[in-house]
Amino acid sequence: FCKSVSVHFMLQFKPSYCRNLLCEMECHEHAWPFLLPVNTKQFPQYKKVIKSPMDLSTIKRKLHENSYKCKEEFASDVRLMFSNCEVFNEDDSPVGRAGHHMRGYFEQRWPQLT
Ligand SMILES: Cc1ncccc1N[C@@H]1CCC[C@@H]1S(C)(=O)=O
Repeated sequence: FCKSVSVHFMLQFKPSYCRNLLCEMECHEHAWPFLLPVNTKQFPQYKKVIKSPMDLSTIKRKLHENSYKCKEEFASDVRLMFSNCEVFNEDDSPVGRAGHHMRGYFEQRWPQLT
């Protein structure tokens, strides 16, 4: 029993790690396109093209509301945000390039347990 308890503790969701990483992403030089939900007045096509919008402020709110039951759910929202960016923005555009920078930063700091 005690083995499973310690394993359980190890694999438990660490909101503090996610909060810390989220904070570092928010102050990253290339985070500017992702700080708020995409402005659908400014980008009317966005709602039509992107079925599941996601941004850092939404991830922050969900984290604080305990919406994430495990760290993988947190990671999948971060990756959703970057995938939306790739769908809507050219790789060779300011927002597209920022997305590639930020994705690299996240994946480099996300624990590769698997
Ligand atoms: C992330 C994204 N993806 C597609 C279109 C636009 C954007 N961001 C814009 C560019 C800078 C901030 C605005 S925002 C987030 O205020 O709309």
